[in-house]
Amino acid sequence: MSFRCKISDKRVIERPVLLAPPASTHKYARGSAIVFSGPPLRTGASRLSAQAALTVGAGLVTIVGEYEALKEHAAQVTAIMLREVDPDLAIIDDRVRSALLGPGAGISTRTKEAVLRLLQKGVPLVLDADALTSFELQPSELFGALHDQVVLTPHEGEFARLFPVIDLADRFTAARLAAELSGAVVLLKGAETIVAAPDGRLAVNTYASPWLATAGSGDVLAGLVCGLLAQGSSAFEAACIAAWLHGDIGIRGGPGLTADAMPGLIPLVLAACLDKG
Ligand SMILES: NC(=O)C1=CN([C@@H]2O[C@H](COP(=O)(O)OP(=O)(O)OC[C@H]3O[C@@H](n4cnc5c(N)ncnc54)[C@H](OP(=O)(O)O)[C@@H]3O)[C@@H](O)[C@H]2O)[C@@H](O)CC1
Ligand SMILES: Nc1ncnc2c1ncn2[C@@H]1O[C@H](COP(=O)(O)OP(=O)(O)O)[C@@H](O)[C@H]1O
Repeated sequence: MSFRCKISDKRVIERPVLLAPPASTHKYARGSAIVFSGPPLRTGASRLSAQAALTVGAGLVTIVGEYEALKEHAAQVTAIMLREVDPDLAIIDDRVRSALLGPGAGISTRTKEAVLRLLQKGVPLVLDADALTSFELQPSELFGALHDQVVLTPHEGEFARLFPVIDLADRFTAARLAAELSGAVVLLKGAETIVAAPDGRLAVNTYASPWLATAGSGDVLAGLVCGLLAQGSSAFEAACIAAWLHGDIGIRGGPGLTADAMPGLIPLVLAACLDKG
């Protein structure tokens, strides 16, 4: 595992420690991640996620989608690989260590079916944005298929759609109940980000900045979680570490920060976490 997660006695997430890869590493050893694209003209969100996943240290990141969407990505990315999606998801082979679905995916039956197919693969998975909202009418269908290496990353709007029975007045309790109910790790976004695991673990990230409130910021966060899962972090630790790293991006970025600029700040954030010992 590349990162050591640190959480204080008061459940506050602290600066993680980044361990440099061993000299003998190779890109597959660092972890391969898959990010699902949105349809044509909705590809930006998944691209932000993929850039974050690669920069946070996954050895390879592949954007998977329909041909017309990949043409848009091809005009924008170089290090990130592109593959056409196949109905059986054979793309998720033994070497793939994590996947992300939801940013820009569209709220639809098609997205729901893609989520359920992906969950059957058992790969560590981040479900964000439209992958959550697509289950608004039948959340139990999602909960019945989740496993404990899944991270759900709702903002409060998405949370209320997926967990209408849970009161958001106390966000700690809300996140804890949502993790229990769903059986997945829940990362509840906001000025304070709460991370809850189905086994009762709970942590909060307070190290952040309101400059993070900008379109696509959550897509970057989801990509960070996916990139950390690819490197072997558990779902709970990946969510906690990503929340802290994202907060540091916001603090370093400050005024004028946009989601496009966020992946470019990740190397600075990582350098400050690097174990020099
Ligand atoms: N560059 C790109 O390509 C980008 C693409 N993106 C993609 O766009 C898609 C839609 O995602 P989305 O998050 O914009 O809208 P969605 O969740 O459908 O509804 C929003 C409604 O929810 C409510 N709401 C309540 N609390 C809230 C909160 N804390 N934060 C935010 N909203 C909150 C609020 O309702 P209100 O409270 O105002 O009644 C609001 O009107 C998705 O696929 C995403 O990946 C974006 O990531 C941007 C960059
Ligand atoms: N006031 C704030 N202070 C700190 N972080 C914030 C604040 N508002 C939003 N954020 C962070 O910005 C991100 C916004 O994500 P999200 O709402 O999903 O946006 P998008 O869908 O545009 O990517 C989340 O990680 C959230 O925690």
